[in-house]
Amino acid sequence: MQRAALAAAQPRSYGEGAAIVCERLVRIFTAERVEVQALQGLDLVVDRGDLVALVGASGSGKSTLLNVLAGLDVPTAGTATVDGCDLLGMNAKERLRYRREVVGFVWQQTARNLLPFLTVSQNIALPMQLRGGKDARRTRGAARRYAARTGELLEALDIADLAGRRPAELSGGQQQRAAIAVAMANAPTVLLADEPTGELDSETGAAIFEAFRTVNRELGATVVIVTHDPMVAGEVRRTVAIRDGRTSSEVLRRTVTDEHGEETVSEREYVMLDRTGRVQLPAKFLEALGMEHRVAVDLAADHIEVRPDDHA
Ligand SMILES: Nc1ncnc2c1ncn2[C@@H]1O[C@H](COP(=O)(O)OP(=O)(O)OP(=O)(O)O)[C@@H](O)[C@H]1O
Repeated sequence: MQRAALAAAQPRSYGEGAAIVCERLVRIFTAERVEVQALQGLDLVVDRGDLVALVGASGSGKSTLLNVLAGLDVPTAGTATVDGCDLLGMNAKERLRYRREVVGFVWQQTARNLLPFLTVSQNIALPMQLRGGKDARRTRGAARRYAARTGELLEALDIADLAGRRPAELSGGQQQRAAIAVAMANAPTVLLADEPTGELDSETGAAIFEAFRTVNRELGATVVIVTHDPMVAGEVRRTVAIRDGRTSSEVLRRTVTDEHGEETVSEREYVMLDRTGRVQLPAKFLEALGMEHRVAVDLAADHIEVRPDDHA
């Protein structure tokens, strides 16, 4: 009993139970004997069922992070866990299973998402067949299960009428819907997308974003979307900004309904406090007040004030 009481008194460990937990993640690339630190001690927790946009300037480390989360690249140091799988400790077999069953991905280029010689429904069934292996491919029960899941995904993504077409016979938006269905075939816990609306016009982009929302809401996937698209970033509950290989700030949005049933979205900006107490203030705030180098800090009763350097 004493042990139970002690365990109950323990604080919840960092990111416990979350879908994605990255702690002090480092990825160093060496190209022509020059070292590039693409991730420099990145911390990130994404809760189960969340829909998150990752934003940041070109070269800030977004794709590097996504490749690590997709199990395609291994970080140099730190810890990264997705649905309880330790991304630094997996062997080749575990990594393959991880990529087939735990994560799904949608890339910007269609060629990376869909096989050109297969129809949409064949593309969706393929990940299930690969997962099931040779034996499952021969059984009728498995074929029926795959067909049922394919039908469910075609419906959810509103592409049932395109089931028999090949990728070249689809528009960009239809290709991305099909890509989302393929990524969701094996019901992964986490769906990752790298600039999925990058090659689409804004109206089609908005519809694709709606498809991600459907997948998040109806199929229960945790969704992480890397995007430059301010429209996408503005529509999710949580936007995480990456700067210089670290998570630097977050915007959380909440829909508030007033007494007349009128809905408004309230936004709040947060900065990440690391374990040594460092914060990175938003560049636009610093520019607005002309703050650089040294700033004055004061402790108030319930907050900390940061002001321009007032020392004469
Ligand atoms: N394989 C690699 N070898 C060497 N350097 C790399 C490699 N991959 C990425 N980098 C470097 O790591 C840094 C982060 O790159 P990354 O592609 O993650 O940025 P990004 O935020 O996704 O950029 P973008 O928005 O332009 O796609 C960059 O300086 C990049 O040049």
